[in-house]
Amino acid sequence: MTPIIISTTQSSLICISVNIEIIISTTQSGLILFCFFSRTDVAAVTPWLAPIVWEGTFDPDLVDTIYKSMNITIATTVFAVGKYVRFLRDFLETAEKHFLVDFNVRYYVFTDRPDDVPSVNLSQGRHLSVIQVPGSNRWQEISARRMEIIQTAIERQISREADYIFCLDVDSKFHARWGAESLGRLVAVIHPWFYQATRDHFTYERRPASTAYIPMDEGDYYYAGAVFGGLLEEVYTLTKVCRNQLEEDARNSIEAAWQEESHLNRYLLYNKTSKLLSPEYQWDDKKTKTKEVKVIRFSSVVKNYAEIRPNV
Ligand SMILES: CC(=O)N[C@H]1[C@@H](OP(=O)(O)OP(=O)(O)OC[C@H]2O[C@@H](n3ccc(=O)[nH]c3=O)[C@H](O)[C@@H]2O)O[C@H](CO)[C@H](O)[C@@H]1O
Ligand SMILES: [Mn+2]
Repeated sequence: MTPIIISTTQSSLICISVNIEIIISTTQSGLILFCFFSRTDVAAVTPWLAPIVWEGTFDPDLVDTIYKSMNITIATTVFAVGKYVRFLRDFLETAEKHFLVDFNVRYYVFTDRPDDVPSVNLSQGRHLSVIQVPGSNRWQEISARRMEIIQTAIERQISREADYIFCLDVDSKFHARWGAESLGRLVAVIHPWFYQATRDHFTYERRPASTAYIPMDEGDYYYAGAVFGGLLEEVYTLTKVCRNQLEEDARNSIEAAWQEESHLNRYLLYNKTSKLLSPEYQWDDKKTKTKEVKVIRFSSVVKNYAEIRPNV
């Protein structure tokens, strides 16, 4: 919520806003009202003091202004392999309306069907590259190989073209502002189906034979594989480690419960995020909105798995 500044003078600044804590203090020169953005119904910080981004915990204009002055470019990877090309148009068109508007954004579309990539009008400062990747007859492999492909693309191209990166699922749409409040050194999103669950319900990989293994008494949050990001060098290391672990598991004929999502969860257990995005940034259209979620910014569309995936 943006405070409304109703009067400013040299010595006083008065802010009025509804539903925020207002702490009043006096100075020699007059009355100053300080506005604190706060939420008491959700945790807005992790135990290691990383912010958890919820509506009402930041000033959208201020945070955008700070990052705009840095003239940064944000890479955004999205995979559309096989029939998933059908999601690209909505993904890109809604991103143009809501995703890091007025920032330099470079989309990298990875697909086996480059001819089917829709042409979407992009605003100034925004570019799209298509990178051809092989198809597969297993969705698990398409999803998991993203780590390797992103790592390679960062090495070959993206590291020269951007400062930050987000790696997103394509079967999704943007519905509301996703701004610079999402940027940080290492960023992940809390899975919408698990943000109210206790650790024993998290669907981490529980078999010690997998390199994604997390013991029952460890783990902070259950992170969704559909959104992660951060500085290029941080995400490069993340994808490299996850790729190596996926390949080691494959050599040992084991596939983690939720493929790269399991490896992401393991990586983030030992390499803590600097910022966490609330489920506002990864909702699921199958899930009824809960009262904590004041705004849905990005969500997975409902899809027919049997029809859309190469295997079930
Ligand atoms: C509810 C559920 O089941 N969630 C799991 C499922 O998410 P999802 O159902 O979100 O997986 P998904 O089918 O969206 O696949 C992930 C992404 O891989 C790409 N893709 C996938 C298949 C394909 O044929 N073509 C293609 O391009 C595409 O960018 C897609 O968005 O699978 C993921 C795979 O690790 C995670 O484990 C999720 O937790
Ligand atoms: Mn998805």
